[in-house]
Amino acid sequence: MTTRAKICGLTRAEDVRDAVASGADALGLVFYEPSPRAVSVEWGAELAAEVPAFVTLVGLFVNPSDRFVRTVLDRVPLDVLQFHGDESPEFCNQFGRRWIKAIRVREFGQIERAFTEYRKACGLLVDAWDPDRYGGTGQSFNWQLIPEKRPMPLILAGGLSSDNVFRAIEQVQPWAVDVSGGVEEQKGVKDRSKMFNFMKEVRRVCKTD
Ligand SMILES: O=C(O)c1ccccc1N[C@@H]1O[C@H](COP(=O)(O)O)[C@@H](O)[C@H]1O
Repeated sequence: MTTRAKICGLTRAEDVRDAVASGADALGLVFYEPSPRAVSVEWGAELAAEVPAFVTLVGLFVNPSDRFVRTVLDRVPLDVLQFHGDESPEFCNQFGRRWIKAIRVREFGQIERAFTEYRKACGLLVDAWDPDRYGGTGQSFNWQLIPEKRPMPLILAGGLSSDNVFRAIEQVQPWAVDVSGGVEEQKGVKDRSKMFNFMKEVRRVCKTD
């Protein structure tokens, strides 16, 4: 089966173009001020203008106000919202837009519970737990915590790079993978060859299936 891939945390127009050229299915813009990858609403609109047809644009939020999400949606043509904080299902569901819920995994049973709680999501993203940060930590987690039975698409994130994504896909068999830090030369600045190598590895698994 083809595994989709999202490259997240893009902040420069050239990185958006390189991510598209690498074959990424989806691109992520971070609308979360404390992140080194955060973009303003205005800049997000500029970057969105670089995204061609059939590439999904995702907006990442962490505990935003509903007003902020609406402000972004007025200006930036996001296809999917990614909620990476402690948002309730009701909060995520109010924008008339498809959405992904991200959870930070640290114990057995957590993912199963999230499948039930966030059943209206179009995907569940599983990331590493960190006591101080909501995500984008570059850390991976114990993939054994991921159940085989999944009622919705599962997106694997957390510390992925071209070094481990082949193994990750083979072991977890996710619907999609999501990467940020593993394809950067420094925080917020993507590295063209790392993005290409990452996508090459993702496609390599698909060929061996
Ligand atoms: O990228 C960030 O700075 C960020 C901040 C807050 C929440 C999530 C964030 N990024 C997302 O985290 C995962 C894993 O990232 P990494 O590959 O381990 O660096 C991914 O979904 C990012 O989009």
